[in-house]
This record gives sequence, structure tokens and C-alpha cells, in this order.
Amino acid sequence: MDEFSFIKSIKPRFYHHSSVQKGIGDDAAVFRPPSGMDMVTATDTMVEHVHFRLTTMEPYHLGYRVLAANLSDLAAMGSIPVFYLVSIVVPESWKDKQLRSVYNGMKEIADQYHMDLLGGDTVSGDRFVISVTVIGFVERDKSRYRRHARDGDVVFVTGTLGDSAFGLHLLTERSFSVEAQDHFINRHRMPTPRVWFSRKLKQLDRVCLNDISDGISSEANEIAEASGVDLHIDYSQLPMHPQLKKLSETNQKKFVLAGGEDFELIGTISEHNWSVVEEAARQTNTIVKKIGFVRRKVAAEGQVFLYENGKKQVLKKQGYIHLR
Ligand SMILES: Nc1ncnc2c1ncn2[C@@H]1O[C@H](COP(=O)(O)OP(=O)(O)O)[C@@H](O)[C@H]1O
Ligand SMILES: Cc1ncc(C[n+]2csc(CCOP(=O)(O)OP(=O)(O)O)c2C)c(N)n1
Ligand SMILES: [Mg+2]
Ligand SMILES: [Mg+2]
Ligand SMILES: [Mg+2]
Repeated sequence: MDEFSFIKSIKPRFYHHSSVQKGIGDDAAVFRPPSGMDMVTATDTMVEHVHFRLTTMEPYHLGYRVLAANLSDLAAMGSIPVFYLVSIVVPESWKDKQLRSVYNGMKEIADQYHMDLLGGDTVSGDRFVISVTVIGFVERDKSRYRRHARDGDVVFVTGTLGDSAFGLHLLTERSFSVEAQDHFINRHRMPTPRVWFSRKLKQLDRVCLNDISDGISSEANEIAEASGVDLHIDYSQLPMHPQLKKLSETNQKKFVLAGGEDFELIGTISEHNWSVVEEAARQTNTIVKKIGFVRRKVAAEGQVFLYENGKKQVLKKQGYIHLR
């Protein structure tokens, strides 16, 4: 199938959002943003051999996951997902069926949020790359910035940490005898962006949120830097699957602190508003756990301190870093 018939085949038959004036099929897409809302946009790319291998992911998972990663950024801003655009680089060896599966994976998660595919770009190249851009809306001035942490806040995190990286480890090491292995593999291939949880916080004036793509050590530091505060985190409070508790200390820390790709949220909020977080978690079936608190910074830059067995140490950014 050539580029043009492929584009025809993925063109949506209808749009969920009547604000779409022009979707796929012109030089660009056009939509009318609702009044009283701010527009939020993010983009994330997945590259073969960097973010996935076809030995550990089906094309369907690839599509699901790249959109989930983008939705996670919209969740971290407190926004409602609305539109997405997709650019692909496709090697000649790829079959039509594989490409279609990628789009089916994206559609699976897009439909959960009534998102419309508005456009993209198709080119051939020597390895598979997929880049997704998402567009969302958020009530004016209610975006959840990394700079919103304040002295006295509690620090919380959703879900459990390290599951995705442990899932990838099981897939690449082919060590398939671990209890609950399907849980870990599924968390790696089809992560859940915490969109509904973050939307339930919309009544609050201030919430600081960041999504965990690189590992909590990295994202906690991003909050500390952006807010100019210190985050104090208790290692024993970090939520983890019982299976991860059985690992050696070094391995456990590698997955939990620096594993990344969990697409959970780390946030801070005033102690006074904690009950709203608990209620949001209950209503959306999300696990949420307090893991520490925010204090005024003690050095020129905000830092993260990790407490473990009575010892306090600086927690540096460790997650996944490109262009090293
Ligand atoms: N190549 C780039 N050109 C322009 N902006 C970029 C580029 N890469 C990242 N950014 C911007 O830098 C910020 C941090 O990006 P990133 O660390 O990828 O965030 P996230 O982990 O949430 O995806 C974002 O505002 C993102 O849009
Ligand atoms: C084959 C393979 N190797 C390694 C990883 C692990 N990995 C790749 S990129 C990454 C970090 C997240 O990706 P990035 O592009 O930094 O996302 P962003 O922070 O922009 O959301 C991790 C943990 C993987 N998923 N697959
Ligand atoms: Mg990014
Ligand atoms: Mg992010
Ligand atoms: Mg990253």
C-alpha cells in the first residue's frame, strides 16, 4: 500500500469533537478552541531500538504506548485530551498489517478518551520512528506546573514504581518464571496515563504535577528545580509491587528510582487539600500514596533528599538521559 492509500485508510469516518473544521485531508487541520479554556500541547517520539524492539513489543503495543506516553504529559498538566497527530518513519520491511496494528493500538486508547486523529505525516526510512503530538484543553489558569510546589506541601505519587522497567527486564532477559510477570509486562506495554485522576483535582487552585517517564529521581528533581524548593522523600514509603520488594537492594533501587516509563504522576499539594487527592483517587480507582514533604531549599538550587534507615542523602537525577 502506498502513502496515499494508507492515509485514506486511517482517515476517521467521523470526529467525536464538533469543533473540528478540517481533519485529515488538507494541508493542515483546523479546529475551534472552546472559550474559557487554555490549549495544552505535548509531543513524544518512540524510536526502534531506543524505546522499543519488535522482539519485546507488538506493533499494536507500540501504538498504544506512544499515545499513552503523550496522554501522560496531558494528565501531568491537568488537561482533557482532545486531539492527536501522528508522524511515522516506516522501513520498507514493514508489512501493511503491522502498520495497521500500530494505528489500532493508538485508536484503542484514543477511543477511551474520545480523542480525534487530526493529521500527521508518513515517510519511509531505515528504522521505525513514531512521533505523536497531542492537544488538550484545561480550564484557564488551571495548568499543573512543575513550579507549583510550596514549602509545607505533601509529596505524593500514583500507582507503583518500577513495574514498567521490571517488565522490560523480564522481556529482554527472558526470565519468565516470576510471579505476576504478566502484570509487569502489561505495565510496560500498555501503561495507564492518570488522566481521570488529575482531572478530579480540577477544583483545586494549585497542584504541582509531573509525570514519571525517566524515573522518579529525575522527575522529583525537575519539581525541586522548577519550584526552588527541597523535596524530602522517604524510601520506605515509595509504593512498589510485592515482587519488587524481593529484589536485591541495588536492583530494586534501579527499577524504583530510575526505571522510568511508569507514566505515573508525582505531585505536591498543601496538606490541607490532601483529602481532595484521596477522594480523586477513590473515585478513579487510582492508588495514591504520600511519600514525603516539601521544605524551603537549603542550597542555591532546589534538591531532593532521600531518607532511608535513618540516613539522609541527596537523590540525584538518575533516569534515562538521551544525548549522553
Ligand atoms: N527538541 C526539542 N525542541 C524543543 N523543545 C523540546 C525539545 N525536546 C524537549 N523539549 C521541551 O523540553 C521540555 C522537557 O521535555 P522532556 O524532558 O522530554 O519532558 P517530558 O519528560 O515531560 O516528555 C518540554 O517543554 C519539551 O517540549
Ligand atoms: C529497547 C528499550 N531499551 C530501553 C528502554 C528504556 N527507556 C528508553 S527511553 C526511556 C525514558 C523515557 O523516554 P523519553 O524519550 O526520555 O521520554 P520523555 O521523558 O520525553 O517522556 C527509557 C526508560 C526501552 N523502553 N526499550
Ligand atoms: Mg518528552
Ligand atoms: Mg512529562
Ligand atoms: Mg525523558
